[in-house]
Amino acid sequence: MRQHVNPLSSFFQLPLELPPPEQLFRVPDQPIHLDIGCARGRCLLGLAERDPHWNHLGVEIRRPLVTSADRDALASEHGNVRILFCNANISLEGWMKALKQDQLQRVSIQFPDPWFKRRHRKRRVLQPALLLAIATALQPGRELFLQSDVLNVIEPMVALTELSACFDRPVEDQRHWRASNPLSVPTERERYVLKQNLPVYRVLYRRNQNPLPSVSDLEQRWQEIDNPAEALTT
Ligand SMILES: C[S@@+](CC[C@H](N)C(=O)[O-])C[C@H]1O[C@@H](n2cnc3c(N)ncnc32)[C@H](O)[C@@H]1O
Repeated sequence: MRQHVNPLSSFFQLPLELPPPEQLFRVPDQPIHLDIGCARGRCLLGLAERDPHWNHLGVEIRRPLVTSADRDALASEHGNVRILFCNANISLEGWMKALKQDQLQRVSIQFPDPWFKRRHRKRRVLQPALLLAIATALQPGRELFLQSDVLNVIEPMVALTELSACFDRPVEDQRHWRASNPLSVPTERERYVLKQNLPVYRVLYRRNQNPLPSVSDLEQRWQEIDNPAEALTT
């Protein structure tokens, strides 16, 4: 099994300035789908072909994957997909802040790395600051899609998202776990898991109108939760 990259190591803590949409996409004003931790980017490359009226940005911390994924992205027919190297926890907030209002319309985090141990909590990709940066960039009604095959990974993500009170499940889909993927192209990990007949846990959220808590407030409440599965049932 591949080694995970430690996002807390000093190299990955250096902020990178990600290019604005004008430098990434042929038609920069189209709505953007951001996929965080996209690996080889096959899901985004497929979505870009199917949805030419969207722009698709993948970010990934493993540089060798980015090199080949972005080569394919640059060769894509519609000029509407790019894969960039960065630590999502360090370099995305500034990029999202600089976007035009309502330009970012969908964010996905799919099968993030399984950092199980509590002492590795800070290495997990969905941290309070990143969640709130996403919530700041998304207008009411816009989507956040989370999926994983590991309950111990998805439950803390769901617990954190619900603790923020910035997102609701769609009225028409209040199920705890969605049966299907709302995106029309599965990720590499998703294909692998489904082939083994293993379960996939999926949640679709929409940004609501609630004001954002402060990062420190959410951090503090998040630290107090020992068992995210319990937090979900209370
Ligand atoms: C298990 S893989 C899943 C890849 C893909 N989403 C899929 O479903 O096939 C998780 C990916 O997230 C990336 N990742 C983890 N932490 C990250 C971070 N802080 N910033 C960007 N990418 C990250 C990892 O390098 C890895 O490629």
